[in-house]
Amino acid sequence: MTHSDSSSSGTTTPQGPTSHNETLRYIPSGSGVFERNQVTTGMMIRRLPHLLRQALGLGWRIDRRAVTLLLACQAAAGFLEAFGLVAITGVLGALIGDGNVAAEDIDDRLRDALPSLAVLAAAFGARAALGITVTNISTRLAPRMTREAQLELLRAATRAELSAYDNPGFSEQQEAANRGAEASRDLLIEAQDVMASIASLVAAAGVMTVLHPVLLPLLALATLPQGWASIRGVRVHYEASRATAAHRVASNHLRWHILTKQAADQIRASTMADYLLGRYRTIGARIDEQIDKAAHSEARYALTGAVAGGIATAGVWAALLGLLASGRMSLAAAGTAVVALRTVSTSLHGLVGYGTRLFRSGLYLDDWSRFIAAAASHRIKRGTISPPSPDVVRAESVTYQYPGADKPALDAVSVEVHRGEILALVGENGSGKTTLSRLLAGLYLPTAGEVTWDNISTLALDPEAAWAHTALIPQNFTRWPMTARANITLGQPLPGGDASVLEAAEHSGAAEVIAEQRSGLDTLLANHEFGGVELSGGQWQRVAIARAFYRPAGLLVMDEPTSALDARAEHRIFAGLRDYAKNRCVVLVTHRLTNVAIADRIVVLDHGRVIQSGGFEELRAAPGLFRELWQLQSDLESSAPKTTPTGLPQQNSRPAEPETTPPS
Ligand SMILES: Nc1ncnc2c1ncn2[C@@H]1O[C@H](COP(=O)(O)OP(=O)(O)OP(=O)(O)O)[C@@H](O)[C@H]1O
Repeated sequence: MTHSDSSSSGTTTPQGPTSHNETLRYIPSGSGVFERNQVTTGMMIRRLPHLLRQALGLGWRIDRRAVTLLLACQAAAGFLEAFGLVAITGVLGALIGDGNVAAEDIDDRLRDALPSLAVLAAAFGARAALGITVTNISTRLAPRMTREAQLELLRAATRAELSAYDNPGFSEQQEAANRGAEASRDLLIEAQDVMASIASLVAAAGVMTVLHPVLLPLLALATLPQGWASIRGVRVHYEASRATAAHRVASNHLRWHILTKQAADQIRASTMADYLLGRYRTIGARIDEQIDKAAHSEARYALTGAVAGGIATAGVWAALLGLLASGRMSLAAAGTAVVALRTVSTSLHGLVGYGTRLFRSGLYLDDWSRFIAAAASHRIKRGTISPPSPDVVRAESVTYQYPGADKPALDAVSVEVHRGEILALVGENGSGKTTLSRLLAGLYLPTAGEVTWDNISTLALDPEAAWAHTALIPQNFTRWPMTARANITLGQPLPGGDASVLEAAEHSGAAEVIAEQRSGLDTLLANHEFGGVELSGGQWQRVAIARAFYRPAGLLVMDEPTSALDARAEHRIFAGLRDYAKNRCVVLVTHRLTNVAIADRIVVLDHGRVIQSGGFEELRAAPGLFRELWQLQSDLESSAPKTTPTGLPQQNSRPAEPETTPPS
């Protein structure tokens, strides 16, 4: 079996034949972690102070006391480190003095060393206690930082205009920001590790300078090769990550499709498993190739660093011995220098390791900050007029072009719907019905022209206040993992209590579904793995319609509201709709033309323009798209038995699954 894409053999599109060999590949918007400038060593070092400030700043917003305590502990730990090293000189001086230690002197020397030993023990004990305190503070603070970052992300996303989601890269940025919010907890822990390394580095370096001024430059020389090698290794790692990022996103995307429950039946029935796994392996092989190259490169840097570092360390030891032999350093001071040397090299190692991790987390946090800024630029900024329930909703010469689209989805469209009326929008796929219904509901703002509620532009309305009068049943309604009650009230219960919830459910046909569930309105409607009850597509649609019936809204927008309903359920909805519309403006989008007979006015859209409008009988009689579509549907229905056993009109049931988006 060969694993080639279906599009690879040169297919024919409506635009003509194409020979593009297209494979699944991710096209980044240029805003992700790996699409930015090349990572350089200087850039990493320069960013370190900024990242420390950023981590502490985030913590500061949550708990100032904890951050102050954290900083105080770090400073004290550094001080105690230095103090301990000085005490080591005291201990060694008392124990070995000039190096001539006679057996009978041992007791005296031990006694002399006791005070310094006590100081040493106290210093290291106190340092350990500080370490425990620091861990305790950061363990408690870190998850709260993640939550705070996530909350800010949710706030920013929910306050952005709906059209923001149509902007290329917005969803991708949101995904990256999510990762960034997760990384904020690492940022604090890594920042505190970096601070601990800096504190002990400064302490040990200070002590070494006091012991002999030449030691510190020598030490710097010894540690530089290792540090250089580590940073180069990290850079290679980043470059590899960058090179494989697009493949990894594509691989995640494909994996999501293979694993999702919605595809499970089709993968089996279409025997696609081998083909899909083959595709997955092919993408994986591209990643492996890059990773192998990077791993060899990293190993070469590590080896060079280790050899150079070894030679340089030997030099430091030789210098130390030279100082000792020439009498320019006491034996006790040399002993302390050895300990300090060890401390410095461990701290430096820690600084490079934690510093690079901090740098990486910082890149992720940048994504978070970038999304917050992007969402803020899309923040809903409209007027403050709080409208009553509308008497008339009008679109006046409305044009709407989606961000990034090359032509408008709607072009100079004018329609209106009055309270007590049902306006039906019909037309072929992609003609602009959903777009227009969203504009009427004030979810989108027109690119040109105006949508008004009682002659006030939706731009001037307070959106929250306007949406309080809006009920929307979208094509892909959300199946909230909540109780049946919350799924109908949407968290905004009316004073009527359960009686009004059940009344709405009765009208939509959801009541009989709920009555069959284990706890009635209290039943959790969620996947089994979350302890809930799973409903069928049509049962869910009844619940979604109940939401709209429950909401005290003056404008109802129904976009293919009955696509998954059985004939009896659909009949019930349309039979009750006229009564429901008595006091509301209703906008109905549907392909089922038998259902639009109920409408007061029908508007036919074609490629974003209104090509016909009028009453049902009028449009059915006039030549045009409506009559053509009507005849096509009638032909289909006339080829089927005319009535169901219940005597209701025969309908084609087209179950609609809600759209779920794979994570990138
Ligand atoms: N998010 C989007 N970004 C860019 N273009 C879009 C977007 N959503 C829809 N469009 C385009 O706008 C046009 C109108 O789409 P719309 O969803 O309003 O059509 P529709 O009449 O409701 O279609 P259907 O009957 O298939 O539901 C289509 O050409 C579509 O490709």
